[in-house]
Amino acid sequence: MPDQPTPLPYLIIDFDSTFTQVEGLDELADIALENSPEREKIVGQIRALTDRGMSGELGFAESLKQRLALLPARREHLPLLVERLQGKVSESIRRNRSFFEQFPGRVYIVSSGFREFIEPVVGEFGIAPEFVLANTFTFDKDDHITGFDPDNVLSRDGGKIEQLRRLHLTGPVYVLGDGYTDYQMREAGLADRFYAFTENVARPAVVAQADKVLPSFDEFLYQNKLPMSLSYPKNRIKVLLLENPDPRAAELLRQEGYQVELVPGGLDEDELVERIEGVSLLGIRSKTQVTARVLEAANRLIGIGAFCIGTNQIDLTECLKKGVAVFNAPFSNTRSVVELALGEILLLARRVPEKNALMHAGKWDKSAGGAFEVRGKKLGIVGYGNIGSQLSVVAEAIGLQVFYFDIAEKLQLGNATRCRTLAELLAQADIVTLHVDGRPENTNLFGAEEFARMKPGALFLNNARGPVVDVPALAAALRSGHLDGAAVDVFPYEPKTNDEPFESELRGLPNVLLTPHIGGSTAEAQRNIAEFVPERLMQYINTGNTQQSVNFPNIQLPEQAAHRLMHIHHNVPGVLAQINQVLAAHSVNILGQYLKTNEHIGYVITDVDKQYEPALIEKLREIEHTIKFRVLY
Ligand SMILES: NC(=O)C1=CN([C@@H]2O[C@H](COP(=O)(O)OP(=O)(O)OC[C@H]3O[C@@H](n4cnc5c(N)ncnc54)[C@H](O)[C@@H]3O)[C@@H](O)[C@H]2O)C=CC1
Ligand SMILES: O=C(O)C(=O)COP(=O)(O)O
Repeated sequence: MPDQPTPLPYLIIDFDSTFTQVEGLDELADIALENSPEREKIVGQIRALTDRGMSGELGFAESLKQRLALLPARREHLPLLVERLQGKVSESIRRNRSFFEQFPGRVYIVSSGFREFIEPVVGEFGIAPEFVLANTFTFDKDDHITGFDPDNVLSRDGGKIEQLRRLHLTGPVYVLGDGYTDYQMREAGLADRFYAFTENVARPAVVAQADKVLPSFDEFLYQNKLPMSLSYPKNRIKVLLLENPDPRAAELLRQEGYQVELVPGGLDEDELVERIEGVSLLGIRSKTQVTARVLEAANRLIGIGAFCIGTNQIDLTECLKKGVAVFNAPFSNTRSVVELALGEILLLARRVPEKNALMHAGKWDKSAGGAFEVRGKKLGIVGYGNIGSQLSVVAEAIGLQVFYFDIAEKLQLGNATRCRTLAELLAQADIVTLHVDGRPENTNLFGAEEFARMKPGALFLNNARGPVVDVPALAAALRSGHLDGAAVDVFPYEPKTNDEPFESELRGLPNVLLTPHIGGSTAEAQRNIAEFVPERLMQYINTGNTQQSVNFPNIQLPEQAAHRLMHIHHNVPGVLAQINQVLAAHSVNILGQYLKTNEHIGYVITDVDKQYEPALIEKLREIEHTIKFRVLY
């Protein structure tokens, strides 16, 4: 929480595209021309004039005159405009409404827009009419807007400068705005600082002149240690997204206000160590290895999003010890893998990979040799989790008899038969497909011995994880003719980018379908993942909710009542007691408390009354065994 508020300087805030997300006159034109066939054309012309005026390209008075000349607006349109603008107040201004209410008399709206629509919008934030300095419309006897009051200083070039001068403010003055005319008040020496407000629009010519750039009003409040509605400005949260998740992921995270950086392809350990400093959220897919060394360098990391199912590439225990919550998308690409596996089974059974290669080489090899229907054949599924069990249902629908083996007790679906051992499954299956996870114990789960146990002429599929299969042993089983074909999507080593060549003993073998780890790479799956994972990460940041985290104790929290203190600590006895002692010593009223632990960490969430001394936070941070501590309000 910020320390005691410093005395607030005078704030001169622009209205159009700063206080609100839009330009008032553009919106008025849109309303006034609602039923006109010329609407798009005229609104476009007005917008272009606004832009030219704002960037300093066209004199302000000229831009205003030309815009009003194009505008067929009437008095009756103004209430509609006000209603529209009230719904378009900038997000960060809206959420900090109580700040404006707290400091009446310190905030001026100085705008070349019009009092008729500004006053009612800012009035809702406790800004009184005498603190609104803006133009006024002129009307004819039929209530058409005819122009602006030329005696108003704000209608002239340099109007804001003159207006500010006339205010005779004593003490520091800060200007916040998106336009060149806002900067000019600073240039004229009337303001101490100019903050370019870029939440809605960033004009390079204006940004270049700024003392500071504000992606949000939260950032202004944070920098100046003023009371704010968020515990931390979202624009300070840096997100690093690797391996090309669907663009929707970056879009959602940016919409939330985070700074998002994209790195196509993966990064190796050294590269990631270099890039991870200052990053709060890391997004990866199956390739990026998040090792203890990477986590050591991750000085601000709060959460990791695996934009896939598997999380074996992440050192989950080390993440816990560092208080980093990991989330994945456990079901978003399940169906895609199932469909790929089914297609592969059908194609291998008909020797399509081999026939296809021959055709491309100009050879016509029509024969039924080695081709069979899958109806009535035995499919052995190793790993009956989300993918294995869904494949079971779909495979039965086309007449396969399903057998499965899983080390965990699993609900048997449809007519599937459970095998007690892997050997039992291997002895009878015509097709064996792997859907186990990539835990270290599964490395080389399939080697020479397992292939030898498979029926002669059987087919083999690996769409799970590369290291689960001893590839030279598989290649040998295929070369010897013991296996009739294989489909492999995952490899112990996978190229880092599409530019790196692919090496494998499996290359060139007949009836072997090789795919570049695309089991989950469909438009549907990638889009689902790109919505699911950011949602989990944002919920964790905004509420502390760890539901569906793969490493943190799962806590589904009720809606936050007041301030929420989130304490992550090593799981040793007595930490909760210490937290409560500190709270009691500061006479803090606890509204709710939630604790969950696992082998390594304890996660305590305490909702407290808003009344507490800032020193309390320091005391909570200092508790021994604390890993991370955050406050939400
Ligand atoms: N090729 C691709 O693009 C994709 C690959 N995958 C991989 O598929 C794997 C499976 O995914 P889900 O079904 O969603 O995971 P899941 O966690 O729901 O299922 C894995 C199942 O394997 C079982 N298992 C683990 N080790 C075993 C062993 N040695 N023997 C028998 N059973 C064992 C587990 O008990 C669990 O039931 C993922 O871990 C991931 O590595 C997932 C999505 C896409
Ligand atoms: O979801 C998984 O576990 C996968 O293997 C898919 O990985 P990818 O997102 O394609 O790198």
